[in-house]
Amino acid sequence: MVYLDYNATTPLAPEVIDVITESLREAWGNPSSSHELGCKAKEVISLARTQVANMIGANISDIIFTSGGTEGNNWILQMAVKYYHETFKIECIGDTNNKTSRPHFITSNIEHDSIKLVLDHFQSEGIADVTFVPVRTTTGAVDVQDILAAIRPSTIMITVMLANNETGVLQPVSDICHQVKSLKRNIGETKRILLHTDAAQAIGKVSVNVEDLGVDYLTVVGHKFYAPRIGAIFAKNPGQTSPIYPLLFGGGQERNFRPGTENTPMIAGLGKAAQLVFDNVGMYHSHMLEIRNYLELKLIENFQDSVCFNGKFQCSERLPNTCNVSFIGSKSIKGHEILSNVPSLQASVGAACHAQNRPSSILLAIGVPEAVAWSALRISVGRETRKEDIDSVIQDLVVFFNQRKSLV
Ligand SMILES: O=C(O)CC[SeH]
Repeated sequence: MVYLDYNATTPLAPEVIDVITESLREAWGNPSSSHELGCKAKEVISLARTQVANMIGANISDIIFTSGGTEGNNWILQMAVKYYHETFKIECIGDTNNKTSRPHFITSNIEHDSIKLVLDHFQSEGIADVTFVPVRTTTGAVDVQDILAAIRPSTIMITVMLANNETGVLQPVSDICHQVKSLKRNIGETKRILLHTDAAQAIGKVSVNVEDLGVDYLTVVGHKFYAPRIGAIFAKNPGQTSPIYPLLFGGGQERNFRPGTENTPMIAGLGKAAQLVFDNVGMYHSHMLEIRNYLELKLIENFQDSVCFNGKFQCSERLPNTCNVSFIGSKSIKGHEILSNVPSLQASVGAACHAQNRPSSILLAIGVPEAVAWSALRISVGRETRKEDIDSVIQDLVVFFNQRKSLV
């Protein structure tokens, strides 16, 4: 069996397991307790916060631990709604349907569901207006000018993922942020447009630096970079530069921003994984790029024009580990049928959290024809993937398709 679904989730790095185990044994005290065991737990958390901050070029105080990406994304979007109502009072005299009484969000049409469905909910509940800017089918990415053109007087947040989980295409988040920050806002318009990116798929594969990006918020998702299933948000100078409003209320942990007795061992694991990324992301990038490119070379060598790659654009950058490929040579073969018949290939047809028996909405969004999207596989390699693994999978795919040909 060859695991090639690292965009869905990654195993814990051995060093991460060791740190978690040690923390379970030695740092089980309540971090809020003032005795030795509590202090030990607090130290572990403090180190992890530093490691996560260093990984993304943030200040230690900008990092707030969460349960994962979904919580982080939901929280950040909710904060923008609250910030709007706290700071942008519109006199809607008598007209309760006045659009400017609601905040406006701008995002792409290829976001993860923990962004998309929250904004859908805001829209259907009348909480906010949303513009889903379609990505360009020539790049697989949103165009900065299209994002800027969608800005309204009531725009309160722009959120665009840093890299797409199915195509791997990197999005122009830095350009968006720097251009938005240079805009002059007028009277009757929101004074500030908050900027967020979901960095789930990018961290650990490419270099991620919050200052280079220019974001106010960023979502960190541990289980995409060999950490446990826990996460964090970056909020720039929370409560001062970036608004921060708690979603939860309780015992005061995380400076009251995100209360709840801390999950010390998982936080320790997140920190260690962040340290590994900080130390090695260049090496990880090079290795995954070599293996992914080898995979695509072997697919072409063995299947020629019976395969086509989705999300591979001359003018767009892709994550180094992601390959989205459609098998167009065989009549009406579906991606999930390939996976069912080639059990050695542990990959997916798209996001793990999406149904696997339908064409990917992401591929359709970037202009892939439905028939081609039906036969797509999302293959994502990892730090340990070797060329021998690729050779083994290619061989199994060749056997499957040869057998299928003989049956037709
Ligand atoms: O499989 C993916 O792309 C994300 C699942 Se959270």
